[in-house]
Amino acid sequence: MIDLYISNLPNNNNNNNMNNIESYPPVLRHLDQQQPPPNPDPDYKDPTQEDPDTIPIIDLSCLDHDTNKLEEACKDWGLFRLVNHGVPLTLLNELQEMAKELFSLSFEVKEGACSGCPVTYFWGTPALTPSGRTLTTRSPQNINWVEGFDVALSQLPHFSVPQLPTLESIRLLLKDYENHLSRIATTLFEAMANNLDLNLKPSKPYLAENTGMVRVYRYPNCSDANVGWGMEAHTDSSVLSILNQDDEVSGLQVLKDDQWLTVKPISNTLIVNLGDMMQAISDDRYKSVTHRVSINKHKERISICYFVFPGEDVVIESSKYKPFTYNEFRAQVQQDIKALGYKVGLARFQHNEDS
Ligand SMILES: O=C(O)CCC(=O)C(=O)O
Ligand SMILES: [Fe+2]
Repeated sequence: MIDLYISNLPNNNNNNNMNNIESYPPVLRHLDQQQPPPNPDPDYKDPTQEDPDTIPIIDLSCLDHDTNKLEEACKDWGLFRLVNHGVPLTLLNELQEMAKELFSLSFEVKEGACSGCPVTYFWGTPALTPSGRTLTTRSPQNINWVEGFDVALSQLPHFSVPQLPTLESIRLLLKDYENHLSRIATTLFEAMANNLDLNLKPSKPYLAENTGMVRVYRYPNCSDANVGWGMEAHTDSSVLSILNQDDEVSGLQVLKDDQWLTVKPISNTLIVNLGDMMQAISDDRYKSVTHRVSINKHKERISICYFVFPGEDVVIESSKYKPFTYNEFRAQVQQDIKALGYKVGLARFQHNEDS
């Protein structure tokens, strides 16, 4: 068998090359990445661009008129494409560009830069251990083919990273981004709560803006189908997740009526996912959508995902689930992933669950 997983390779590429092998975490290094990209054509078009796009589209600027559309998207899909969201296109693009620059730094620089600051660098699996430390015990076949940075947005004003100017630039962009994304999340959540006739008390922040976090991902390209997934099939634990995905490279797939559909990259649109907390808050009327990320053969993919959660100790009450807090949910997810290797999720809190 060919040993596909290599480390300590000489650096044949310059630092501007996105395929710079030294920028990858050793567990994600693959012989492929030493080769010139197989498709250097600047006019390369992602094949999924030809597919029809069936994902529901919600216009944030006329949400009041579109309540039925929003309701259907939340019930039938648990995911929609958001247009007229009010985030400047320049900001979306700048974040993508900065993220590319950040990931192209060497693995050691990225790993070292985050020690002692509230940004976490991870690779392989964001769910199990944000630091990626336990990955050596997992075989290459069951790691997620991804690296990323975790940023707790409430911490943005309290740190700076002058030793890594690219991270510092992203930090500044994220301050601006946070304002837009929390505005969008609040507007959407209020419209959903309205549709669901939830009589929310202000003392119960089911969507707590100060819990917002951003994950910036890079999914390396790889032509070897055996490496698995960029991210395995999962549901998000959040109330809402809002994704700014790469304009050119597809990867996100959503499960709809037992079929996997690709969520096409379309410039200036955001993808909104409903997470487990939204499903519980809605008493299962809305759906926490199952999704996954495939690995592109030719090009690596960047995505920037914003997540927002309930206040940690807010009790979520519904007829379908035992009362629980987000803190309890998160602890249970971590425990299941460690013990079983996967997330059980909301089923753990169903009334008929024995534990
Ligand atoms: O990168 C993506 O397209 C999706 C990421 C995702 O599903 C997640 O972070 O939970
Ligand atoms: Fe997700």
